[in-house]
Amino acid sequence: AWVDGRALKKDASVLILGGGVAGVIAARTLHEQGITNFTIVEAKSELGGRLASTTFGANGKEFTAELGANWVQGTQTGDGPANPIWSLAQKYGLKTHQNDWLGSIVTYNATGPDDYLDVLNESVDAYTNLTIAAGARVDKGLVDGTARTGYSLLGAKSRTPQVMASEYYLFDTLFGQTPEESSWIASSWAYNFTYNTDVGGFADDNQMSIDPRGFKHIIQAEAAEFLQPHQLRTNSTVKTIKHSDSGVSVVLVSGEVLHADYVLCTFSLGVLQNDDVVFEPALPDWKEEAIQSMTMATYTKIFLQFEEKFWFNTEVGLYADPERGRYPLWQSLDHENFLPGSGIVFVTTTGDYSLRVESLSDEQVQEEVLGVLAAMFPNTTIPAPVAFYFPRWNADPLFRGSFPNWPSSFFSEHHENLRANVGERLWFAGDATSQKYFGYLHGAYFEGVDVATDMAKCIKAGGCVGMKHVQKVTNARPCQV
Ligand SMILES: Cc1cc2nc3c(=O)[nH]c(=O)nc-3n(C[C@H](O)[C@H](O)[C@H](O)COP(=O)(O)OP(=O)(O)OC[C@H]3O[C@@H](n4cnc5c(N)ncnc54)[C@H](O)[C@@H]3O)c2cc1C
Repeated sequence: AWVDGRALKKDASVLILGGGVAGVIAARTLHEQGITNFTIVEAKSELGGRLASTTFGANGKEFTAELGANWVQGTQTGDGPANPIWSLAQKYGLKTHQNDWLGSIVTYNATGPDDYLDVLNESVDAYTNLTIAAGARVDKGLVDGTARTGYSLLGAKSRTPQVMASEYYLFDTLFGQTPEESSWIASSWAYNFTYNTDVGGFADDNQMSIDPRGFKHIIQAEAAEFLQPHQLRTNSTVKTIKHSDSGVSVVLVSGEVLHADYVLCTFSLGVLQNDDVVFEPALPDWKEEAIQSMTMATYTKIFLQFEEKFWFNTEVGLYADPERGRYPLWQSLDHENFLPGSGIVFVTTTGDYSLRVESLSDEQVQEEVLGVLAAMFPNTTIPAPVAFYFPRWNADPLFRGSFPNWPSSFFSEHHENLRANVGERLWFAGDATSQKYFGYLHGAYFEGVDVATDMAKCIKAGGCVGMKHVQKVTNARPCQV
């Protein structure tokens, strides 16, 4: 309903682009606010986004594998603040088990078993010191740097394969990139606000979804509680988002055009950075600079299924290759706590190494990872796997990576600009727009709530300025050259 080109209060129409955690929780928030004239537009055939489970395994030996998010990271301590993903997991009886990342682990190098748990423990201390020193820098108003700068200043300089594997395990597997590529301060707060109860974090605990319905069940079940069939369009890929002061039109790849008063775009940072979706008019410079200044990292889980388990009985095996980041992290699903008897183990790569892996054929990757297993287990003849699969998150035009990471050249004002609406009509939410929990499921959840709450206020007021942004992100003091 339009009067003089402006939406009438309350019955404004909203297109929520993307049906991941942020999109579904934003829809629920609008619904709770009494705004029901919305549609979720999703390219895939189901809700969940990067909560992406699949059936994996040889005929008759199939299991549910989590290609994307796998853990509730930071759950709840006593009756302290709960990770909302953990609350959903409990609400829907999601089958999970604690994953003892540091307590149930054995270590290897390129010649076989090699006990360097003492080195790993030193890495744990180095990481803790890194986060404490970051907090002190914030208190003193000191500039950010890379996490590598932090490590070096704190004396963690050794580069043996064992040290590199340990550091990788503590750092890169959380942020999807190296310490060189990551902000010292932001990586510390993202960790602490999730895990450290002293600063409001949830719990130092990781619960792995082992639910046969898939981790995505929690968001699909939550949607089923409020979403009407006419409020969801699946199999609908967005090509163009046209926005103006008076409304929005969204053009699908099919050519169909959807009109609305407001749009909430929850596409990943990777999608926004690429040209898969076109904005008309182009996004303003302040927005584009913010989008291009954060990084979309890639995190790749490579799944192998064997006739029989021949590897470690712990939950984790850490492998120290002379090349940092080369197939370092091995996690067993064939474990009494997870999927016993499954014959499944998965190996993780991140960052540039993941991009390299994505560029290879499946056969080449399989050959490489079998070579690493042969190095880890020199006395075992490694059999051919009965099933092999890995997702190519970076190449996927619906994601263009796995989760956002915060580089040291990304400033707080960039982040405000990334989050801010463009004009009255075009809004953004997702795991990248979360300052405290970027890259986490709970970051996407909180953004779904917070941004949709702001939108609802705006809609009810019949229009608004919305969130603040700055036209130019500048240095506190000009560079003097
Ligand atoms: C490999 C991997 C491991 C991870 N591990 C964890 C973990 O253990 N714990 C954790 O907390 N987080 C983890 N994450 C991060 C977590 O999955 C994300 O933070 C969260 O799912 C992001 O939700 P979102 O709604 O912001 O975005 P998305 O889930 O990306 O939702 C956006 C939706 O938009 C759709 N879309 C994109 N382009 C278009 C288009 N053109 N037209 C229509 N629809 C489109 C997509 O299909 C998608 O459904 C992981 C992610 C990955 C990939």
